[in-house]
Amino acid sequence: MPHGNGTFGVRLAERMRSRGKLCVGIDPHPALLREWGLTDDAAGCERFALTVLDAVGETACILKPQVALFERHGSAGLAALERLLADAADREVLTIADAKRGDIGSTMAAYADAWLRDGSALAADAVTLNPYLGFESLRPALNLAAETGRGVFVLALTSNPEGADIQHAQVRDRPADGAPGGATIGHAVAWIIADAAAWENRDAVGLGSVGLVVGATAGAAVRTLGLELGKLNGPILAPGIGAQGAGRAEIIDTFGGASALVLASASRSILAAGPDHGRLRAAAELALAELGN
Ligand SMILES: O=c1ccn([C@@H]2O[C@H](COP(=O)(O)O)[C@@H](O)[C@H]2O)c(=O)[nH]1
Repeated sequence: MPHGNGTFGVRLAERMRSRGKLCVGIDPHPALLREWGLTDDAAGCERFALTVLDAVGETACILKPQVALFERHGSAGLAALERLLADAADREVLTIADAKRGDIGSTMAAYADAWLRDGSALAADAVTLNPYLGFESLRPALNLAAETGRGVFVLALTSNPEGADIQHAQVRDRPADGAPGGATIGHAVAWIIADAAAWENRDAVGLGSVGLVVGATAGAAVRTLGLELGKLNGPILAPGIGAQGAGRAEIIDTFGGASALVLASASRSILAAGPDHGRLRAAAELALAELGN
């Protein structure tokens, strides 16, 4: 089991209340490793990740290691990520593995096993998922997360400008009774993803464990596409803070009344303050204060 009692949503909501709503990304980019005086290899990534954990593990609401930046070092990189996840769990620091997994159902079950199964070396408190093989293709991960008290964050409106090509497209939709798989014309792809995630949280007691990823840079698209984020009853992971240009004004503009559900996520803008622990912590505290979170 992940540490702590109850569902991921309930544990996360408690952290959001007690610590504020900042997610700090652990992205060991080659340039940052160099600036920190570390080698661009698995050992460098591990030192980098454990430094972030030491420095801001008790300040941030949750940490989000970027899996790709560990994976580029092969099995040794993934072993470094495993040690970070284990250390974080020992210290009761919540983690989201930013792996953006998505595949046909039978393969999805294997990804779910890796990131969400009790006893898996890569298990995190939550994982990011890519629904663009169809929301229902994520079912094995949705089921296993529910079984093991973990969470998922499903990509809806990503923070990169290219995402609009697919996510803003208008397609067929589910019927009015809410059951998936219908054929009524007229909503954007991102709306359908957001609606399906809200459906997953329909019976949640407290905050649901099926979250969405909506970039803090999404701005007016949330309104134009009619996303009803206030109805999600789950957390919204909002990357795009700092290095991608978003701040408090963009969070308010993008999320409006749903801002209470938003976990603002920043990586490079905080990591640039390292490797000094005090400066990293101060950067996280400043981000929290600037976001009014
Ligand atoms: O829509 C998305 C989804 C995920 N990300 C990830 O968040 C961080 C952002 O890093 P910064 O340094 O704060 O820009 C990175 O790991 C992305 O892969 C995102 O940016 N947008």
